[in-house]
Amino acid sequence: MVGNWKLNLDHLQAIDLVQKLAWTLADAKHDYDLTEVVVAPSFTSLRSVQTLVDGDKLSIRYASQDVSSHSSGAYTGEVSAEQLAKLGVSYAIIGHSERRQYHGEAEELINAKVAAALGAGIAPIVCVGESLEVRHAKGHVPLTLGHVDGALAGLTSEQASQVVIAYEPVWAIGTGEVATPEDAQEMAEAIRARIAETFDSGVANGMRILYGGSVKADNVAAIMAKPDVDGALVGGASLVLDQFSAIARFRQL
Ligand SMILES: O=C[C@H](O)COP(=O)(O)O
Repeated sequence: MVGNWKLNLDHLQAIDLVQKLAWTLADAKHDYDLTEVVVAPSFTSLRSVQTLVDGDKLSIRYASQDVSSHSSGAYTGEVSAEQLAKLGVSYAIIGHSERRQYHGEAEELINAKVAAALGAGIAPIVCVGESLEVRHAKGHVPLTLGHVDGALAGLTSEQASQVVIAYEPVWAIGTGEVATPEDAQEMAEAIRARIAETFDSGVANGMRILYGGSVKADNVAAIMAKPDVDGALVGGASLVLDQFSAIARFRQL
């Protein structure tokens, strides 16, 4: 279960939320081996979150919301995978629809970011999914699979087995519109089949495929009941302690 905080919370608010999340999950005797819990704060909060997680030996993991495709050099404003790995970052969200929409990110760059993350030992969480227009035109399957092909181009099976894919239909992000569990299953199944075709069934079966788009405590269990959906990438609800801790404990809901 990944909480993408997007552009919210300063570093003090970030450590407050992680601390409270850890306490709440400890009270509930959360089994982190069964359900991994990841938060993705702003870059400015990662060092503070690292200090808290290390100091208190928390099992919560943390992700960056983006990563540079470059390792070092004259790239003002960029943050490299190596710098993130030094901060104990486990995952990097790559190719989120908001980066595609507002920063013009497309397949070639996304593919380079995936390679950069893997090179530093960070697991990419690759976001794929269609707009409402594409969904209405029934082009969602080829478009989403095109995102998958583009992001994973040139990877070995071993590298691909480190990747997490998040299916996020753009029309369901922050809108309150949730794709039905059947919509999520349809795409997760299609993504897994494409991975089996491109790599092999071992990679496909082991791959974690998340659904994202208006996931809340009251709809997470139905989505997670689908066989090909392994987790959720949660935006708005991940900023609300009661919501995200309940989502992490979806098995008990
Ligand atoms: O990364 C998270 C997604 O964009 C979903 O956001 P949301 O849960 O606010 O719809």
